Amino acid sequence: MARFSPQQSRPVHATPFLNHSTTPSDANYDTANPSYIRKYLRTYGLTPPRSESYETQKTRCLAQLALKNTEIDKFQYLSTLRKNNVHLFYRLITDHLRELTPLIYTPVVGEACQRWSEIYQQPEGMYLSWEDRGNLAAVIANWPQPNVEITCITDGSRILGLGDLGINGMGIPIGKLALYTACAGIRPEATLPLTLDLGTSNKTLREDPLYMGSRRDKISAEEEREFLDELMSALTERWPGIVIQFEDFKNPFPALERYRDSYTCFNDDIQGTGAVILGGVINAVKRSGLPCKDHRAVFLGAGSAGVGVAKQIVEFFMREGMSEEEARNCFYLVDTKGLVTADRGDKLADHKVYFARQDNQGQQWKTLEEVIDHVQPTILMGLSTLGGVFTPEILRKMADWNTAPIIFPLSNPSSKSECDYESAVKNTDGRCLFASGSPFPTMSFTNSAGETRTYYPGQGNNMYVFPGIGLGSILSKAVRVTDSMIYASGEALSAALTAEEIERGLLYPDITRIREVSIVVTRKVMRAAQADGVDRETNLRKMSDSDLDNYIKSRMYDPHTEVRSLEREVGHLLSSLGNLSPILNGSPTEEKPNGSKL
Ligand SMILES: NC(=O)C1=CN([C@@H]2O[C@H](COP(=O)(O)OP(=O)(O)OC[C@H]3O[C@@H](n4cnc5c(N)ncnc54)[C@H](O)[C@@H]3O)[C@@H](O)[C@H]2O)C=CC1
Ligand SMILES: CC(=O)C(=O)O
Ligand SMILES: [Mg+2]
Repeated sequence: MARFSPQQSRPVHATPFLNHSTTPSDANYDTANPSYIRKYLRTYGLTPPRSESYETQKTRCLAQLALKNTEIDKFQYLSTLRKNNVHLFYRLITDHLRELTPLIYTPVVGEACQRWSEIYQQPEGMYLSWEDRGNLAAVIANWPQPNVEITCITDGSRILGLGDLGINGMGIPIGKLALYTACAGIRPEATLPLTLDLGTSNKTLREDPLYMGSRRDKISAEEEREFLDELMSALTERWPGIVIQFEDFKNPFPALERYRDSYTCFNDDIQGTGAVILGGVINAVKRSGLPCKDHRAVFLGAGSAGVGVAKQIVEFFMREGMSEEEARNCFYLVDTKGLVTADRGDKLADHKVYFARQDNQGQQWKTLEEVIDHVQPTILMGLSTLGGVFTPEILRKMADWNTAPIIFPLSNPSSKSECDYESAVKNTDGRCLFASGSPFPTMSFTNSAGETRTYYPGQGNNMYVFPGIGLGSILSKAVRVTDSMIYASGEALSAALTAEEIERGLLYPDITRIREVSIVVTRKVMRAAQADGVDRETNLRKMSDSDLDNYIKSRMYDPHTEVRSLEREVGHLLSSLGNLSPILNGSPTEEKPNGSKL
């Protein structure tokens, strides 16, 4: 197979070891680089003369972003920024997580995926086709970054709640990995977005002249297994310690079962979602005032996320003293055919069998309304892809039955959310304990007692845990991702709330604190790996928690210190060569971080 290197089409970097870019981003052209760095990199003269402070760069970027009229324009702007100046991109994202995360992740990434083949501009990840089978290792060898630590793989067959988008799903691995970097400091060049082109069941896409994937129907489950077997082995052959995250597969259970004991892998939709909702539910149950045994949970959606979440909460209830049978009996899962029961008459998919009700005495409940009237739940979860299905009437019933109803419409993007925050607050008189998959704005509301206050929605999105699961697995060099590591991530998240956040009624930490929360999640994941004996970095076992936190922090990429560390790196190199003077002859137009001249 011909070897193709995307780098060949770009200016050659003077010093490959200083190439901190994620393919194919050009950090070497950062306008913050002082002139001696530019001279060293031989980029001097290729960017405008002034060496800028971050404040200046940020002002320009935010002004340019404000000029964009649509969310897709903003998404495109940020993608281009990441390509042109990866460190600046991450400086902006980490400083403006609340405002910018929705533009690079849910909800805007949903529209970007729907229109991927229309808005495509540049390579940002790897595409592997069914036709490449037998040669996957050779194609993977083309990835220009030598030290990949983590990959996020999708086959695009269930992108958020938007259905099968084929290779247009690439926005998801790119967006998720951007959050690994922004939220947990995994170096950008150590991430590999990977999209499998295994056909699509989406006829409209197959007939779209702009669609950039194969125009074949989806391959069979058996063919997919054959392909994934080769892929897993090719990935680990090139990068033996790689952490592999599966994302947005239509039926991800078989792959998880097949690979979980032999590779360092996890499924974000089953396990990451399970853990993040566990974190929110632990806090919501505490806040509800009811013991676990008195909760009844109706789940609309019995797919990967629904079952993944329900299983984590069963585990929580058991750790709180219930038997497995008692815990499982608190759950009522609903799919397209109604309440999942053992005698419903259809063949249940394997992953639903565990939750199939046996106590229905032949009776079946076909609709969500029927099920909730029957169960009168304390907890209502939406993982169904059905926007708006938690109607005002259903929400009012939840408020009638409960002092503090737990209502989590978790489907993404926002258009698929089972209800919005405003509706949940208004129809429960402000009493709901709420989290949604995509962000909603805070709101002011006056309840029936005449009290006006600000209400803060929670964002129950796996973005709160997958960065820490990934970083914890990388740093502990875990051979597997165990159930305890997953549970630990959710439990750590629940404990990460500050007193002030609890006071504000939050179920999840403020998103602006996500990097510090990721350190704690990472530590707990590493401790669980150590307890399970799956860590290969065994010298970390001896460290105290605070030393381990410091170690984790020291290993996290910080885009704000990148230019400084580059300066140090080049400074050391040049002083050891003894030829600093000609190169350190800086330009007179340099600007220090505070704006003063150098
Ligand atoms: N908040 C978060 O962090 C996450 C949210 N999700 C969201 O959860 C949703 C579901 O994801 P998966 O479980 O992976 O998908 P899935 O396709 O495995 O499951 C969807 C489930 O919804 C049910 N469903 C669909 N239409 C229905 C209808 N008309 N009536 C009743 N049930 C219906 C299906 O029967 C199935 O059980 C997606 O929108 C996804 O974006 C998924 C992962 C993480
Ligand atoms: C957040 C996520 O993983 C999903 O909606 O699929
Ligand atoms: Mg997902």
